[in-house]
Amino acid sequence: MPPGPWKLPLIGNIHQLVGSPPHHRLRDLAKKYGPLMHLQLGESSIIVVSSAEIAEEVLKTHGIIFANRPSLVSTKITTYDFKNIASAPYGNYWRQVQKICTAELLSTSRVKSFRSIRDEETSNLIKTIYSNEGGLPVNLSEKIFELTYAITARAAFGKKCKDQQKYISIVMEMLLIASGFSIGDLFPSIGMLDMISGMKSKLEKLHQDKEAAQEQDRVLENILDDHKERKRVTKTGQGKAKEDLVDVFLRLQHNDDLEFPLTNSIKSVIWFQEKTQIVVSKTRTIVNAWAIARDPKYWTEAEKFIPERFLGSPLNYKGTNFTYIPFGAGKRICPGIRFAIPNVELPLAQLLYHFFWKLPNGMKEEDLNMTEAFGIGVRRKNGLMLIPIPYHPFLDI
Ligand code: HEM
Repeated sequence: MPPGPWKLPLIGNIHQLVGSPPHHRLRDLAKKYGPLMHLQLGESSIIVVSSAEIAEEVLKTHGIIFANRPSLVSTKITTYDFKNIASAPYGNYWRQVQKICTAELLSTSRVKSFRSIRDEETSNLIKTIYSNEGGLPVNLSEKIFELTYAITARAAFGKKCKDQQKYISIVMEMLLIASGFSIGDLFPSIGMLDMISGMKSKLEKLHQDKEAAQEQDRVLENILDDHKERKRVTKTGQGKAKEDLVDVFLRLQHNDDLEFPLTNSIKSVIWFQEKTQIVVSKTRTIVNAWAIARDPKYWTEAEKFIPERFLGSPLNYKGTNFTYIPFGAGKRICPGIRFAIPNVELPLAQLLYHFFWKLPNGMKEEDLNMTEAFGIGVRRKNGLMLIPIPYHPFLDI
């Protein structure tokens, strides 16, 4: 095993992860123990990769060996038993679902076809911000989350579902809970610990419990029912509708040619989730892409926001430069890159074109609270509150 900090009986190195978010602690430990480090977190043996060179070895050179995902308690419950792309074991089922989603949602031509959705939703956002009365601060994080949801839902489900707010709040809660560092995941043989930590019961509440739990399932059922109803109406000649991702899955459900029946996977697949951990046998491997992207060994003024550093640079985010892998790399690289990029570029350009953004209450940039919330992905703990000052107040959007 690679080097790592001294381990306590039973808990191993868990105590060394307490205090700051795990990706920070893992970076600090790697500074001491090296870019290939071993940790024992309860019963889980974990290898942490913190350099671009070793990340390349793991994700590219030996990519097939490292292409599996850990069977986490948190993921098993929320993904209908590992049925979505992000959590499915590497193999034919994963390949099949990945192929359908790429063809129907994530390919270049499909992404181009969603242009009017992107334009419309972004322009709605700009209009809402223009109508912001009295120069009050806007919660930009919230607005961007809603916009991303709206574009994705319309592209994948044909329209925003009627349970939009519920869907967003369940996703937010999931992102917080399912970080992959639950006690239950670290001590898989001691089921009781899940209950003590509250993790499993919290997740089961969301997934099975009578009140909150069935919400996720109900929201997804509603989406499926809407589609079945639309199909019925179309069949009886009362309209014509273009197929979206959900329609395609429903149609393929009865396709005997498929190697894996899709009966139980539709809900899981449309419940998008991501994980950045991979697994080899019983040892989990974590590539700390966050630490690599801030390593002064690869970056000048590593912690500074200098977007110009990318101007004229051959560096890209597509998984070939291992110093910068925001979408991962190798076999399990994010298949949503082509879908995601225009959803970032268009709103960002519009928000900067239409408004000058001011911090509220005379705050200075250095006063901004940059505390991170740890979850499935890293993001701000508190929403970014900014005052929009229109550049073109009389513009007709
Ligand atoms: C800026 C936006 C996004 C970022 C930064 C991002 C980042 C990531 C990362 C880091 C991974 C894990 C890769 C790995 O394990 O090596 C991932 C996986 C994944 N992403 Fe994204 N993603 C984004 C948007 C999207 C979108 C819009 C979709 C779909 C609509 C999507 C679908 C997925 C799926 C299905 C996986 C799992 C792939 C697999 O396990 O085979 N992502 N993403």
